[in-house]
Amino acid sequence: MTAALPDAVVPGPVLVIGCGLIGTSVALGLRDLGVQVHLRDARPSNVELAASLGAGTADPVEVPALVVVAVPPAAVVETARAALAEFPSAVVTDVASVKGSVCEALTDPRFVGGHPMAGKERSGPMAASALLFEGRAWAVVPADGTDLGAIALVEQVATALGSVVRRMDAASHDRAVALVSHVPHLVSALTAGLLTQADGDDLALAGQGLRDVIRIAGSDRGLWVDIIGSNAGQVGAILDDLAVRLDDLRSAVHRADGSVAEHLDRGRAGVARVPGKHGEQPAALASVFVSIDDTPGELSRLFAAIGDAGVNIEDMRIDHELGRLVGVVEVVVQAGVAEHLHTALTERGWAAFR
Ligand SMILES: NC(=O)C1=CN([C@@H]2O[C@H](COP(=O)(O)OP(=O)(O)OC[C@H]3O[C@@H](n4cnc5c(N)ncnc54)[C@H](O)[C@@H]3O)[C@@H](O)[C@H]2O)C=CC1
Ligand SMILES: O=C(O)C(=O)Cc1ccc(O)cc1
Repeated sequence: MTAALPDAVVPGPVLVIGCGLIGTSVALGLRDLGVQVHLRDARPSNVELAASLGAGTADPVEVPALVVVAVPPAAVVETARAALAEFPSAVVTDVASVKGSVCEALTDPRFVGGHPMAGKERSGPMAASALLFEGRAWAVVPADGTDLGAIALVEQVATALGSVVRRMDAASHDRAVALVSHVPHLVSALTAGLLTQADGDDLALAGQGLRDVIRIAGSDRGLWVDIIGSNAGQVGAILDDLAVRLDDLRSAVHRADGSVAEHLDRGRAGVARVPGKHGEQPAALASVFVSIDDTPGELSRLFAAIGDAGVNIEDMRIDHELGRLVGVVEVVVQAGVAEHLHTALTERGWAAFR
């Protein structure tokens, strides 16, 4: 039996083509909003998996209001073009990480380029989540001749999925994502690549800082070869700049005269410029660290204690100590309540420290 869905806040039916991480996440989010969703994928097993997760139906759709093309970047133009022809009244949008080549090739007024700035280092429907887009930017990239109703529908869907819409042109988008996504990805991969030379014992010292830097390096190789290849001009220009800075940093380290501080200061200034969720300036946050036994139920006890203390968790990370059944939970909270949380947890018997 299918659970009753709430009244839809966006018109359907919606056809999602490409039931991987992003397509299935869009589908799950739309289903939660009561939208009728149909699924299609070159791999029937991915449609089956997505449907079994509750993302929609594999049944064919006759007249979709919207088609969301969520296939790898290299397949977007062909897939969107075919969808525009097959469904002559539908708005068609995509989610590809690079927009220049896509928007140049697809000049139909019913096509609106899109790119949710949310994802994971895992691919496929099993990694999908209805909440993936919550609080994330969603770039909407119309062209001069794009139908205004089509733009409004795509922005309505992105907003309904919890995203904050950023309307921009394709060139600005590709320049921006080269800086905030594509080059950081390559730097993460380079850093992670260094670890292949490491002695196993050295890696036993790895902590959360390393994991933060290398997480995205675990992403799908094929997808990223595609993304970097599609945005090679913008990515290459930033790498040229980075190469000069790396050379300068290298000299500073060899001189050991303290001038490495200039690079560290510039890094701190860059961190401070990144907005928080919903595009606000970053709130002043602080961490409280709590040592926990790595046993079932321990985390939920900790969350309950934080709730009892009346504190909202902004973010959290768990750092397991290798070879020991304990872990350290970093609880990130508004700076103004960190001391209160520290005291409250200590009073309740937790090993908390700042
Ligand atoms: N992975 C991420 O974190 C993000 C990815 N994107 C973009 O989303 C799109 C999809 O990426 P993911 O969901 O991560 O990939 P994925 O590998 O999880 O899913 C892609 C799906 O498309 C299917 N597919 C491939 N070629 C097809 C074709 N010609 N027709 C129909 N289905 C086809 C595959 O079978 C697979 O199910 C890409 O364009 C990517 O640039 C956007 C934001 C974040
Ligand atoms: O995993 C993460 O944190 C990401 O930032 C994922 C991501 C990958 C590709 C995109 O085009 C947008 C976002």
